[in-house]
Amino acid sequence: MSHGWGYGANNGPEKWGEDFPVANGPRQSPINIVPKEAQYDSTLKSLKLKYDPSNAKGILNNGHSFQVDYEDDANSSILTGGPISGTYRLKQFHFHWGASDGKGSEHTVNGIKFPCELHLVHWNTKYPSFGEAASQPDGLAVVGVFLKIGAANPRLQKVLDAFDSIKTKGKQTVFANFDPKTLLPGSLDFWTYDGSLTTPPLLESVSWIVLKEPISVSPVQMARFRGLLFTGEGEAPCCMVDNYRPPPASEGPSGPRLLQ
Ligand SMILES: O=C(O)Cc1ccc(OCc2ccccc2)cc1
Ligand SMILES: [Zn+2]
Repeated sequence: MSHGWGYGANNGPEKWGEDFPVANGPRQSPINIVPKEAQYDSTLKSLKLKYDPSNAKGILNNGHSFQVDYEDDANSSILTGGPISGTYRLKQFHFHWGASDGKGSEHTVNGIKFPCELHLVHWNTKYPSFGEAASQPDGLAVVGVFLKIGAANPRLQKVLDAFDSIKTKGKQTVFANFDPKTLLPGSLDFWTYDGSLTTPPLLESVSWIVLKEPISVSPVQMARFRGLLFTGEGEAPCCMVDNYRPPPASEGPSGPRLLQ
């Protein structure tokens, strides 16, 4: 895959293994979550998220998704508890979504796809930086939140309103004073398993924490996600849609343990 990875027929998830052999590794994400197969683990703690809205820096179209980046030089926006030990710092959050409301999430539940999935990416402060942590088996913790079609979600408005400024690949703009906690559902109940990045380099360094309760998004709001472009200014426009890696066709006999 000489050209960069993406989500198209020639550079999409089926081709990633050519440049990133770990794509066929033992703890790849996403997975299909089968709630009745999840084992309850009473040793798991409740999730604790403490975010400082002033850590928000900017919003960027990176050509694969858009991400909101956070200041991570102090323990001011952190994740603790749940399945992890120690303190993980928020680095960024981003989304994955489909070309239509029937697909878009990366994790599925009983084979069901949601139209969109939010990922809040945190790194383990026992390592000196995100880049260092990203190559360690306990380096990252990503909180996944499903978005389900329903009423318009006012908490998404500030993100949506920034889209006109980041329509094309490489564009970014200031994004200040945003508390990602406002994007979380009422319940922090979760499923958790050890997995990987869902985009290249597909590193097997992620403790996944997928919240059971979705948040809402309206069809009109989803249409605005689909107005972003994979392509840069001046290139033939290609809508940013279907930027999700599907779970493997079928779970092996020893599917990952899902807890709680
Ligand atoms: O999709 C997800 O949430 C997993 C994921 C999390 C972080 C992420 O950061 C990009 C990146 C990570 C490590 C090295 C280079 C680039 C890439 C993917
Ligand atoms: Zn993601």
